[in-house]
Amino acid sequence: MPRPPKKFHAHPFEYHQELELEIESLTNLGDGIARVPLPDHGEKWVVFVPFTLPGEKVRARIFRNDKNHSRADPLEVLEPSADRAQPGCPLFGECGGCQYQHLTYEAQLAWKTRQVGELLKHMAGIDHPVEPCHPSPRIWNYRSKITPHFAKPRNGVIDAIGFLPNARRSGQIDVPQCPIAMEEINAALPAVRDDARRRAKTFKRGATLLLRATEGRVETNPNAVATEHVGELSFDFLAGDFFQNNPYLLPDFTGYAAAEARKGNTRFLVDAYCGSGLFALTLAPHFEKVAGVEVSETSADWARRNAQQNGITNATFLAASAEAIFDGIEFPADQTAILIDPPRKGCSQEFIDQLIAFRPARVVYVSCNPATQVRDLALLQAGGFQLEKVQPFDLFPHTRHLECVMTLSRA
Ligand SMILES: C[S@@+](CC[C@H](N)C(=O)[O-])C[C@H]1O[C@@H](n2cnc3c(N)ncnc32)[C@H](O)[C@@H]1O
Repeated sequence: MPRPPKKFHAHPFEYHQELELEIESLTNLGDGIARVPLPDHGEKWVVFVPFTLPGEKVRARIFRNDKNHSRADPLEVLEPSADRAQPGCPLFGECGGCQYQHLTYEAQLAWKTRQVGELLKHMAGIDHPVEPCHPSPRIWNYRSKITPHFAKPRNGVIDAIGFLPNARRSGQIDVPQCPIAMEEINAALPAVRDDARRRAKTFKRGATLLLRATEGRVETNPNAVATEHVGELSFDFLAGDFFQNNPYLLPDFTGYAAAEARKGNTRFLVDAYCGSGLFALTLAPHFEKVAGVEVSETSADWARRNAQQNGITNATFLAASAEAIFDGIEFPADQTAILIDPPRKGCSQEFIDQLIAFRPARVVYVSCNPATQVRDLALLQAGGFQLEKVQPFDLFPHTRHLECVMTLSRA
């Protein structure tokens, strides 16, 4: 056995001890979970093994014991799952970007659906059906933006340019091509990487590069204007600013939000955390009036311009923190739907309190972080809303990331 690292805690397994494990389930991070009986331990001991699948028998090698679980590297799949797939990227397993390329796409969708249901149950005690995760029309070459980075050049030389490695390894993974990014991004990537290497001496520290696909070409300047088309509408925004980065799914995604927001014959829409106006403007034709609110002044400004360039006249935008929208809102609450699409940290307590006090007919809560979404959902339920429908969308195939739309109505 090799010498363990200095801080290795040798209980219950030795360093590099090999085990045959049966994988029962997956964690939210996509690691396989096995449970091992120990002689003097009441409950079974949990061992996490990345890149393994439920139902598989694997040989794995321990590299860490924590307080109530251990971690192991997979060595060999002895009995593969029927859901196992051939990864589409040679860097899969090393690169931290994707977690599920070894899982068939159908199984990825089923797992994401189940995961939302489990989060609802375990975090908020809510037993609610979850609609099957809506697939992405494209599962490769779908990402419209990537941001590879590199560490501080050493002696004027840049080492790896790419993404963070998976949790086990340290440093940076060199990513010459990324098969989940659009074709035009992969076509531009070699030249962008070469250019950074040529300018290595000008970087005093590490840096992040931007490749944003826009209308068939790639923009690398974060302050340049990028354009995206969603159905009939076109959206301009700064290349470095937020825009949903799987454009292939956006017509279905916004169409679903529109149908959910319109139920109960609502006539007015508030789009909170509206960015450059994606939901406000795609939903505007379904409503008499729409009001958006967005903390970034430049994004709110783009939302106004996007309304104008698409000939939409029933939408106004406020540049302020989301809760400010409730200050002078003139829409009758019982005919208003509020769509929320906050950043990963979810809504502020202030926003939730004011939303509850406003008593809108419906809430359509869109989120890329189901953990904070479920936390906020519990607050909304306590505030008199009831959960109607839970619909995940697979904006991020092959990755562990989850996008979910939860619809609530006044109880
Ligand atoms: C997940 S993005 C959604 C943007 C938009 N709905 C879309 O789909 O393009 C979240 C947005 O919330 C904005 N934001 C963050 N904190 C905010 C706050 N306190 N009030 C209003 N907007 C905020 C961010 O600038 C960002 O544009």
